[in-house]
Amino acid sequence: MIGVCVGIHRDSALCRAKNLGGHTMKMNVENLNLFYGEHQALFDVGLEVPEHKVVALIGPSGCGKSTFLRTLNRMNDLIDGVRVEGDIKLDGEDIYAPETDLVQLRKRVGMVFQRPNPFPMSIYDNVAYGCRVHGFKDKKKLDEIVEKSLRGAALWDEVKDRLNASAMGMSGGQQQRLCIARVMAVEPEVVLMDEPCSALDPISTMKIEELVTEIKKDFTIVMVTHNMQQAARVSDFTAFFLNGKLIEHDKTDVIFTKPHDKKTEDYITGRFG
Ligand SMILES: Nc1ncnc2c1ncn2[C@@H]1O[C@H](COP(=O)(O)OP(=O)(O)OP(=O)(O)O)[C@@H](O)[C@H]1O
Repeated sequence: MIGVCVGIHRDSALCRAKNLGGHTMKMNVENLNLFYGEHQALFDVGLEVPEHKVVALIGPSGCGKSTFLRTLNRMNDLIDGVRVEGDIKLDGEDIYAPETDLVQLRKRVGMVFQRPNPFPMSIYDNVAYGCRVHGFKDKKKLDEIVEKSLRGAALWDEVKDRLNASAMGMSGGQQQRLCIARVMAVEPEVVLMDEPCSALDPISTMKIEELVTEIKKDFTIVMVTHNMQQAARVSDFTAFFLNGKLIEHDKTDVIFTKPHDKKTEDYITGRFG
């Protein structure tokens, strides 16, 4: 459990992860086991997350995708009775080290949930929220951040004339893009997405998929999806989970055209799940 260096320092050259197979690894997970009380939900999972790529997590319901995703910014810590064993590194640093600052970690590794969860406040305040929490007060700078984030989330043109209107009056698809803008505003390095399109119509889904493809130049993305076509369309790498185990992890085209494991093939061809 000992990282390359202590604490979470964003730009430390010493802490940069190794460049493996032509990709710089943003996160490295090794020998990860997770228990909800007596129930083991993840078994010896090892996965590398390359920088500026999209990694899709697929697998049947209950196989541990969301549980795994939540280990990457320690969201499981909020659940009573959870025990985590193993190594998870961000830029080579152990995020489970006792001295890890969780607020700082979750700023660096942001999360977008299944259902859009805007705060009951204005569109502007939703996007500015995280910056204010982190002590940002300069109004002019905040205006710039809000505009940049809304543009980045492909929402600016739709909302620029009603920034002070309540976010609760937006469509579901707009709310989800707002939640993405809210995460982007604090400039995370990794964005975790837990089935971000499952509550959306096909057009909103397409917009989120385009957005994911666009923003990966700035962020590293790990996304849970039940939608196989979506994984094939937006991800560079795909990880297939079954019964809490990572069965296979490879380039997305390999997983979908010539998987190594029969269980992966059975799942992606719809034989189970
Ligand atoms: N808060 C919790 N407390 C206890 N057990 C949990 C909790 N969350 C998940 N589990 C259990 O852990 C296992 C993995 O669940 P998880 O939600 O991670 O799977 P999933 O692949 O994301 O499923 P889905 O696709 O249906 O969302 C399941 O057996 C589930 O019942």
